[in-house]
Amino acid sequence: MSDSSAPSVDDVANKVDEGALGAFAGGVETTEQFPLKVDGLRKSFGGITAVDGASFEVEAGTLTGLIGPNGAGKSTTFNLITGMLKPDTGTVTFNGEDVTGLEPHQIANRGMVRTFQIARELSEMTVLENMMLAPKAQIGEELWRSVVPGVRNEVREQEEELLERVWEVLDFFDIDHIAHEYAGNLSGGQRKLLEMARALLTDPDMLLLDEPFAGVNPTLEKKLLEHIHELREQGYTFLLVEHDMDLIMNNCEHVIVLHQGKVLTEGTPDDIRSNEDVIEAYLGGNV
Ligand SMILES: Nc1ncnc2c1ncn2[C@@H]1O[C@H](COP(=O)(O)OP(=O)(O)OP(=O)(O)O)[C@@H](O)[C@H]1O
Repeated sequence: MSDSSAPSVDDVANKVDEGALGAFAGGVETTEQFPLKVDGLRKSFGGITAVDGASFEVEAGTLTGLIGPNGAGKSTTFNLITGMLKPDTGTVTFNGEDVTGLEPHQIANRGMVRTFQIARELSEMTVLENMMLAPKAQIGEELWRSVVPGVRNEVREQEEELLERVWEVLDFFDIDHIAHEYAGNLSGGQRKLLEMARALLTDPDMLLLDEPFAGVNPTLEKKLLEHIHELREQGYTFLLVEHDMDLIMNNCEHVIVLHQGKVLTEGTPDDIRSNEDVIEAYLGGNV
């Protein structure tokens, strides 16, 4: 007897196609001027309020920086936006849809992904293997488990397409020559490129980068920045947390400053540089 709730061959093929295998560099489909809207986000851990009513919007096709002194709530905000943590109150809207409280893979499946450090177990796999696993990790296992024997051929076809796309992305990031290297043997900078390549493979509209330049040598940093700018020009939207202030000021067109879990101010790098409240927040926050 057939189960009417089971996904059909077409459902599976379409889902795989939408979620994991969209055309690389085929343009970004965002129609919203501000694809990410964060409204009144609040999160406490015991007696500590890490995020205290933060509200901001990120404009499509921009490289927006999220800065703030140590403990300002940047990482917690990232975790709330990407579903790693659930907010106590407040909402996260992505491309016009309320995504508050969704699981990370559900959010990734809607086009907003963050980079992840390569986990220890993945260090024992090659760059190529890491890439082949990326969509599965980002969009969720259930999609792949839902594949029934009747659609095996289509899955094989999809995997071939995925492999083709993997090589395209590896080539874009200039890491195709190390495809068969173990991820654990890569330099800090090469790992960062791989992390971004993995995120890009899911064909997102928006990427959230947490300290993408930490431990990266100046040559690779320059390369990584060039890739980010190139993708931004293609229409991708970036939200970036980075401690290196010069890097933020020289590369982001918009900067949001968090302080004590709230948005202290936002504006162009020039606005932020000359803002007295920002200077005071940083001096008081021992950065
Ligand atoms: N899981 C947790 N349990 C308890 N307190 C936490 C937790 N996560 C964050 N905090 C606290 O919340 C506050 C904000 O932390 P968060 O890491 O979000 O700030 P940050 O701006 O990313 O800081 P940094 O620049 O130092 O990385 C800090 O006081 C931190 O100690």
